[in-house]
This record gives sequence, structure tokens and C-alpha cells, in this order.
Amino acid sequence: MSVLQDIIAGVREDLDVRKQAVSLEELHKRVALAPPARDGLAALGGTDTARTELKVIAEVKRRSPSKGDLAGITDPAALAAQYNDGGASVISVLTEKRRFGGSLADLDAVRAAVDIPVLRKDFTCDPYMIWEARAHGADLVLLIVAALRDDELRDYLALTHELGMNAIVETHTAQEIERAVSVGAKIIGINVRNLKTLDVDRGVFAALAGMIPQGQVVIAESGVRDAEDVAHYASHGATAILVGEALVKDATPRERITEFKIAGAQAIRRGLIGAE
Ligand SMILES: O=P(O)(O)OC[C@@H](O)[C@@H](O)c1c[nH]c2ccccc12
Repeated sequence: MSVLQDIIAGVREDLDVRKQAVSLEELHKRVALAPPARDGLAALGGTDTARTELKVIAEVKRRSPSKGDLAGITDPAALAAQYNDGGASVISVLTEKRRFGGSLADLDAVRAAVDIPVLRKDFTCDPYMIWEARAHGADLVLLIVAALRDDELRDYLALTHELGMNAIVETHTAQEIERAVSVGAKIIGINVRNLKTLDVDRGVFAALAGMIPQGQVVIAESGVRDAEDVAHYASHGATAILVGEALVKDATPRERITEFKIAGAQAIRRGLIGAE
């Protein structure tokens, strides 16, 4: 079994427990009463024609299969507030429990702490999880192409939009990008972490980003360590970067995000001058 299949098997077991506790009908009611979703696509610059700044999606990430414990985040709300103050456009909250140490409680805490859009980052493998995300105040969900068939990808994307949310459609290969584009994904993430080996190869972004049609939001996911990595992704066409480890381990994440935003904007400006 691949790492991804293995993770999803655990996600399904945990999901069964939650389904017993809260029925889909109950979630429908909660969603009907929830305030409407915020516009995550606009927050990521999806409606801009010219890219002048690099957006940052800052992640609340406690643990990962490749690195183990990353940070003992005692107050996810306080961390999210720092991300917000530093200039993040979206906060990502990992809710997967077994490998990433996350929870819906983390999502709730972050949702209550910030006004910007929040991404529920999980291994979406059932429509229930999309309803659940919305019921807990999420504005975006993650759909991983490698984990879904085309019909599922289409259905889940449609449900996400019906609930007023946006999806980040995550890819790793040229073929997955083609699938994401063909189902009409507006926000496409390229995760440079190989799901089989868990190795990071930042060159993957540069190799694949050009395949994504103009006008789509392109997110560089994983492996941002410093301003140089940020500049690398920005100069190869990223609209946004998704950063976890580097921020949760930093003593001053607010300042770090600001630094990343400056590095990103500079790289974009250099690219524009170079293209003249
Ligand atoms: O901690 P990093 O290297 O900055 O990576 C963040 C993010 O890209 C990573 O957490 C991630 C990308 N796609 C995922 C899917 C599921 C879980 C986690 C992820």
C-alpha cells in the first residue's frame, strides 16, 4: 500500500467514528445555520489579472509522517492570529489526526480567531468531510487528485462550490495537472513532496507550473525553508505558497511571513522587469 492509501485507510476509520456521532442530516442543519463562506479564491488573487504580490497560505501543522513532531502548538488560535498579522491570505489547518496530530477542534479555534479564509486541510475522501468542513466554518477544502477518481473529483468540486467554498486541487505530476484542469479546478496546488517517498524536490514546481493555464491560481506547496525558496517559487509563477514547518518552528512567525511576502514581491518584480 502506498503512503497515501495507508493514510486514507486511517482517515476512513476515524471518519466512521465521527459519522456515528454526527449524522449527515445534522451537518446539513449546521451548514444551513452557519455564516456564509468567505471568498478564498479572491483572497488568493484569483480575480486579479496582474500578479504583483505573492500570497501566503500559512499552515497550523503539528506533526508530519516524514518529520514527526514539528511543534507543540499549545494555542492554535494565537498562532493563527500571528499568521494573520504577518500578512497571510489564508490559514490552513491540518485536521488529520493520526499522522498530522490535527483535529476539528483546531479548525474551530482558528476559525474563531481570524477573519480571513480558512482551509480545512485533510485527505478528503467522502462528501461528508466537505459538509463537515463547512459546518466548522471552513472556506476552502483540499482535494488531492492522486486520492480521487475523476468522477469523485468532479462531484466533490461541485459540492464544494454548492456550499459556497473553494477547493485547492492538489497535484504532483503532469498527468494530475491535466486531470485538475479538465475538471475545472480554479485553484491548483503543486505539492513538491513525493507521496511515495515523502522526499521534497523543489524543482518539480518549476518543471510543472508552466502547464497550468493563465488565469488559474497556482500554489507552490511544501519545502519553503527561507526567502530563497520563496523567490524560487515566485519566479516560476506561483500565485501563492503554502508553508507549514518553517512557520510552526519559527519563534516569530509573524515576522517570517512578512519576510516571505517581501521576498516574493521582489522576485515577481524582477521577473516583470526581466520580461520587458
Ligand atoms: O511543512 P511544509 O514543507 O511547509 O509543507 C506544507 C504543506 O505543503 C504540507 O503540509 C502538505 C501539502 N499537501 C498536503 C496534504 C496533506 C497533508 C499535508 C500536506
